[in-house]
Amino acid sequence: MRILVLGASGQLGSCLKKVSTEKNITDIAFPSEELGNILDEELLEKLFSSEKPSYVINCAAYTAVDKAEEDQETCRKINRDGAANIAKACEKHGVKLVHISTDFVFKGDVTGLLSETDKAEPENIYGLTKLEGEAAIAEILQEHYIIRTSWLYSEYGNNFVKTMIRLVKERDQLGVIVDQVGSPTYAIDLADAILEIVESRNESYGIYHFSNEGVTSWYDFAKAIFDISGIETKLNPVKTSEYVTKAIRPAYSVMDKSKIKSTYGISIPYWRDSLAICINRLSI
Ligand SMILES: NC(=O)C1=CN([C@@H]2O[C@H](COP(=O)(O)OP(=O)(O)OC[C@H]3O[C@@H](n4cnc5c(N)ncnc54)[C@H](OP(=O)(O)O)[C@@H]3O)[C@@H](O)[C@H]2O)C=CC1
Ligand SMILES: Cc1cn([C@H]2C[C@H](O)[C@@H](COP(=O)(O)OP(=O)(O)O[C@H]3O[C@@H](C)C(=O)[C@@H](O)[C@H]3O)O2)c(=O)[nH]c1=O
Repeated sequence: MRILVLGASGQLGSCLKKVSTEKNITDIAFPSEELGNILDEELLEKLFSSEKPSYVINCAAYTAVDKAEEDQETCRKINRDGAANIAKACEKHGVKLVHISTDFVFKGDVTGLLSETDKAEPENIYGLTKLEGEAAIAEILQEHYIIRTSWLYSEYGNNFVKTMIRLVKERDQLGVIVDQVGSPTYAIDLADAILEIVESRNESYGIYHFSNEGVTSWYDFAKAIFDISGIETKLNPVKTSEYVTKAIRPAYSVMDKSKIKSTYGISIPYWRDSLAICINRLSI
C-alpha cells in the first residue's frame, strides 16, 4: 500500500516523515516541491505513474493568512486549483486522497462545538480558498477524506509556538490576543491520526475534524508556552480590536471531534500535554 505525500517539506509533511519512520512505514514517498508541484498537472501525471500510490496525503497549501489578503490569485491557485489537480489525478489513477483543511472555513460566531455539517462561511481569503478546495475535491473524487484541523504547531516549519519563543528573545514584553478562542494541534498528533486512518483501510469517506482536546485563547496558549519553557516575560492580553491584522480571524472556532474518534477509534491528547512534549523536543 504505497503512500505519496505532497507538500512534503512543510510542517505537516515533516511530521509525517518523522511519524512514518517511527511507525516503520516504509512504502511512502516524500517528493520535493520540484517533483510534486501541485499546480503542474503533467508533473503530477508523471509522479502518479511512477509512484503508483494507493493513497495520496496532500499537505501542500498556501498558509500565509495575512499575505493571502493581498495575494488572492496565488492563494486560490494553490488552495483551490492545486487541490482540484490532485483530485483529478487521484480519480484517473484510482487513488484515495487525504486532504487537510482548516477551522478558518468557519466564521467563528458560534460559541459551541462545530460539527462537520455546520455551515462554513469563511471570513478571510485563506479560509475561503481552502473551502473552495474542499468543494472541488468533493465534486471530482468520491474517495476522499478531508481533515479540518486548527492552530497547528510542531518543532518543524513556522508556527505560533516557535514565533513566541523567538519574539520573547527580541522584545521585553508581548501582547497576544485573548478574545480568539480555539484548539491548538500538535502536528505530530495529526500526522499520527492521518496514518492511523490510512492504515485502517476503513473507507468511511468525507469530512472529519481533528485538533487536540481542550480549548484556549492565543493569549493562554502563549502563557502555557512560556510557563512550560520556564521563560519569564511580561505577557499582555490584548483584544482583537487592538491588534490590527490584514485578515479577519474567527473569534471562536472549536471543532467537534466525535466523528473521527468514533469512526477510527482515535484517542486524542489534551493540548497542554502535547505542547509540553513539543517544547521538550524543541529544547533538546
Ligand atoms: N499551519 C496551521 O496552523 C494550519 C494548517 N492547516 C492546513 O494543514 C496543511 C499543512 O499545513 P502546514 O504543514 O502547517 O503548512 P506549511 O506552510 O508548513 O506547508 C505547506 C507546504 O506546501 C508547499 N507548497 C506550496 N505550494 C505548493 C505547490 N504548488 N506544490 C507543492 N507544494 C507546495 C509549501 O512550500 P513553500 O514553503 O515553498 O511555499 C510548504 O512546504 C495545509 O493544508 C494547511 O492549510 C490547517 C489548520 C492550521
Ligand atoms: C505573533 C503574534 C500573533 N498574535 C495573534 C494573531 C493571530 O490572531 C494569532 C495567531 O497568529 P499567527 O499568525 O501565528 O497564526 P495564524 O496564521 O493566524 O494561524 C492560523 O494559520 C492557518 C494556516 C490556519 O489554518 C489556522 O488554523 C491558524 O493556525 O495570534 C498576537 O496576538 N501577538 C503576536 O505577537
